[in-house]
Amino acid sequence: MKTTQNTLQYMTGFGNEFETEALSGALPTGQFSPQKCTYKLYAEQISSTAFTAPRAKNRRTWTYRMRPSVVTGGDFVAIDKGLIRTSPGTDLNCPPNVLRWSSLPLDRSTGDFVDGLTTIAVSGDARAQIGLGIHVYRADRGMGKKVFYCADGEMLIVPQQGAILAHTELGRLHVVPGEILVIPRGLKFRIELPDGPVRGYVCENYGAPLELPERGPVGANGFANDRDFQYPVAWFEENDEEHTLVVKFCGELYQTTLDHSPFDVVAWVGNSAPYKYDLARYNVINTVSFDHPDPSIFTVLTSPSDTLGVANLDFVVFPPRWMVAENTFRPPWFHRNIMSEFMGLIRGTYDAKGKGFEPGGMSLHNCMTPHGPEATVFEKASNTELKPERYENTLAFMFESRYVITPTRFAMESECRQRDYSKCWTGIKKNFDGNP
Ligand SMILES: O=C(O)Cc1cc(O)ccc1O
Ligand SMILES: [Fe+2]
Repeated sequence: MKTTQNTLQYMTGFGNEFETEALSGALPTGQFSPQKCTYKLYAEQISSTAFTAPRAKNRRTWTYRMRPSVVTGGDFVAIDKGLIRTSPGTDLNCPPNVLRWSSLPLDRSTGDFVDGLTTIAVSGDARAQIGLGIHVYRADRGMGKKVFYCADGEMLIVPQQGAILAHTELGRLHVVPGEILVIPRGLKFRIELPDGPVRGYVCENYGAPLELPERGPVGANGFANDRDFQYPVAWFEENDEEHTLVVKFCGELYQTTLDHSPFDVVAWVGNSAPYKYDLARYNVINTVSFDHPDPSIFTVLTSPSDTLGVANLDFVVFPPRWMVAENTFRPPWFHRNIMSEFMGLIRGTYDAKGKGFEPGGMSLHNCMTPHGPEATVFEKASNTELKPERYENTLAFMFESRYVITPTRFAMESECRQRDYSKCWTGIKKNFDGNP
């Protein structure tokens, strides 16, 4: 049977302590590690935060599985990492220029999800668990008997084209453009393609796991609501054919064999698990009076750094919404920011830019690099009649980080880089003539 959006079950609530079993009685009652587990399973804990992390931040999951993960065909061997890059270790300086890319083409054989991973930019230091890697994924086939985990970070997957079906140790999730998928660091998964070739973005978060931002005076509801996050139910396959396990660790890819499928978790309990979220559920809170607020009002998820309020990664989304601000320049303003801003577009157009920022495309405005509305947008928005207006057909997002985001050599040399990007501002002339 084809697995579609409607055939899978989910549990809801961000970061809940979930309990799920695919065979009844597989979860121990009242303890995690009994002398003997039911169904002769093995207990294995996956810790996504330090054992001693504060309770509110602590994330771990207990799995009950046919074999513990340590059972493999032997040591890992290094394999070709293709276009995957990791911070530090980029051989490029980071220019203070505005940078933009057209979408990477889907018109060639891209392989599976791992084969097609192409790193566009990196920041921080994966070994220190600081910063992030930004990749585009392109795939034209499923992973079959290949399984992947990333020890360098949590993976935030933002589909732009085509549905993906993620089989993970903790269950299956079907994710379409407009939704996001987050896979905890180290969790094994494979991506299948139920409807053909796919493309999208990945933010590999080397830092603290993504969490919901505080709401402050907004109160108990709004922005991304906890109840809209969906987690898989336990699911397993009993398959003793050979599988390949590929691991990303310290920027390299390694591989070993397994004489079985690692998707053999019959039951699990815990709060660290893959989840998906439909960005259409984001409850936009914005001005009903005047001025354009800071884009932090659009933060879906945040990975905090050790400095309060200064994120390792903010995932920010610009969804369809009403614009009603009076006497206001409504698009994003001209600005310079200590935080570095990497943007992508899932569909439609973005209010600060015309055609050049296209679905599947990307832009990078680094620390203190000036940017803002292009000339034609400035002209139009400065002169338009300010009626309530609905922004339709738009879904842009931003990965924003306190750490400078360095483009890879591939990204800088790619034919997709729009070398004339800065020209979109050259039409902005001095209007000042001394008269008020
Ligand atoms: O640069 C951008 O387009 C992102 C952005 C959006 C916005 O509404 C305000 C500031 C900002 O950096
Ligand atoms: Fe910006």
